[in-house]
Amino acid sequence: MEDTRNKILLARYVAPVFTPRDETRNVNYSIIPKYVNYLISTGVQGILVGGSAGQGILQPNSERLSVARAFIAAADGRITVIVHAGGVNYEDTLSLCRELSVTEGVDGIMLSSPMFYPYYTYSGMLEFLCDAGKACNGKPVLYYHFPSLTRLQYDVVDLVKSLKKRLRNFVGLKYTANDEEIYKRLVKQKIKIFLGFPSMTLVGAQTQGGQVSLITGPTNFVNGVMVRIVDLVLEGNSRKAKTIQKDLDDLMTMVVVEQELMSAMTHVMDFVGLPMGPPVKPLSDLTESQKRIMKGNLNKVGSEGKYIDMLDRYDAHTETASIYTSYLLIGTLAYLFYKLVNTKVNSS
Ligand SMILES: CC(=O)N[C@@H]([C@@H](O)[C@H](O)[C@H](O)CO)[C@@H](O)CC(=O)C(=O)O
Repeated sequence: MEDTRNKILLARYVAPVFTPRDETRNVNYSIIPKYVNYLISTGVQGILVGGSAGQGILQPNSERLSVARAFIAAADGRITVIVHAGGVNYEDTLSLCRELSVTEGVDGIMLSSPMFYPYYTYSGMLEFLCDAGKACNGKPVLYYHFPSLTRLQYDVVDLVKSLKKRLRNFVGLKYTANDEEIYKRLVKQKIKIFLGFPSMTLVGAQTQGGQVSLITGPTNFVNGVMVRIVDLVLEGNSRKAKTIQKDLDDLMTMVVVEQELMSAMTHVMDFVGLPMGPPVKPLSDLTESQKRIMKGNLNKVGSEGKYIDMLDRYDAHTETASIYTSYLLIGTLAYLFYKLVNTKVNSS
């Protein structure tokens, strides 16, 4: 547990990965290795599989597991892997937690409050989270706080205090909200905090300095920009950091252009060079006219140039080059082995 706990504590830029799909909405497993390599090339230090960007709650457990396994294989120990196990059904959630707890390569498990019925009591929710947390069998657990989706009204600082007391493997939370006061109270709890909204990057860097950690949808396509905002704050250039934060906020407003966030964000990945396909049903894909609006918006100009140029890009050449490098290495080793065997045969 200590090992994986440290991996979670150290990961600061974590991408909540999309679940890539083909045109028929089946999972597109073949793109996952390239996707993970691309994320690593942008400075991402971890991934969250099956979060809201990954649409885990809308997937059956079997698919959640197979997608998690594919990302774990692609990550190959190079980055931290957190898997979201939160769901609406108690038994399904616990069974997913149990499976993930014995899956090699899972560094942490994220749990959310069940949605749809916002009527259960605070203690009912706490019970649910503690049971699920225990089913993780000692694997580090993070809580996913996202009040605008769950519609649950409770004091998250109180919840954290209770989880700290009752769950030995609780390490922190993903704070997907923008109340700065609550965030600062959470910081005092000395737990791992991942900020979930990109608009909190600047405040996060100003509050936690080099400890600020993010899991935001756009980490998938503008991680470079977020790293830059944090670095500017660390260098003492908060003024410039503020300008770049505004560009990031404007980019997000334009990208989301009156449409469903999920389909809009996955469509941005087309401009990165890694198409993620349509979202899972019942989420709908963008219409052609929405796609045109997004393209037009991305070509507008921010403080340093076109918004489209803020996006991280997938470099297919690097990928091809590394495949060639591997072939070259295998070829060289095979040749050396052949020479060695030949020399031995000739000298005997
Ligand atoms: C619904 C959603 O995707 N929310 C994003 C936000 O970062 C979101 O992309 C952003 O606030 C949009 O501006 C993250 O909280 C997602 C996330 O971390 C996850 O997939 O679990």
